[in-house]
Amino acid sequence: MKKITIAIDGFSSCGKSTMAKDLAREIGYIYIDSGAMYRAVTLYSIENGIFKGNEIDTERLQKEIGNIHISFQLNPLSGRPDTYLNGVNVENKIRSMEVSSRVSPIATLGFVREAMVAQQQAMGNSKGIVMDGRDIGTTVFPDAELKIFVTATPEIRAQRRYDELKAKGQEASFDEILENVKQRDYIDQNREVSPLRKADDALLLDNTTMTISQQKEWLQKQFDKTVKG
Ligand SMILES: Nc1ncnc2c1ncn2[C@@H]1O[C@H](COP(=O)(O)OP(=O)(O)O)[C@@H](O)[C@H]1O
Ligand SMILES: Nc1ccn([C@@H]2O[C@H](COP(=O)(O)OP(=O)(O)O)[C@@H](O)[C@H]2O)c(=O)n1
Repeated sequence: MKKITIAIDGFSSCGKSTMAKDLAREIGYIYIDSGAMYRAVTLYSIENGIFKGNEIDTERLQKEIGNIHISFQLNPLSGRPDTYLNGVNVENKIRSMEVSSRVSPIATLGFVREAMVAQQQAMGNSKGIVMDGRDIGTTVFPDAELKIFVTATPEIRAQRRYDELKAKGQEASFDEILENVKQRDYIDQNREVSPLRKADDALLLDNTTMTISQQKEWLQKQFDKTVKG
């Protein structure tokens, strides 16, 4: 069967990667978490003194962006890809609140987006890919055969992220997470370059009251419809 490109965009923490990963595994496609790439650039910036307080030394980051190599490798234990920054597994570090609170300003920078989009497009060259993020259906793969835009209430999204961090044994405050989710949504929707918005031809999914398995089933149906007509 001819392989297609699947773009899953939407608001922070609503379950995009969960459904994208599950579908990719089911149908034997490659899964790419584009948010992990912006998170890895953010971690690099934190670890290399590119943040001066809340200010970003954009001149230095621009000089160094070519030295930031991001890749993914399947973790045999979780069955899901882990993110590597310059050869080091940073999967846990990039999910911290520190990175979450600094990633959206990094993702507003045009030269960062240009570098990430070029890598994402190269990864999707031969189709058979499920990619999730904010601008996949609008900018990275505007010709994707299946586009989904996911949303849920901010409170539900914060609760999902809170539960996740707690389960991993990480310190978390629900109020802080809710604030972060709302702040990122605002920055992501209002930035100049590739702001978060639903592509005109994307299907809208509000999964506020859906379980993980219900949304998985819904997505599989959309895929079947797209490939089989
Ligand atoms: N429908 C759902 N109901 C409850 N929890 C969910 C649902 N979908 C995803 N989750 C959980 O919510 C958290 C955030 O999901 P994730 O896929 O990382 O979101 P996103 O990629 O949109 O940021 C994860 O811990 C995931 O297991
Ligand atoms: N394609 C993308 C993906 C993420 N991002 C940025 O990266 C941040 C982290 O993305 P993510 O997908 O890991 O976020 P969560 O929804 O998983 O919390 C987002 O809040 C955006 O600021 C982006 O600008 N474009």
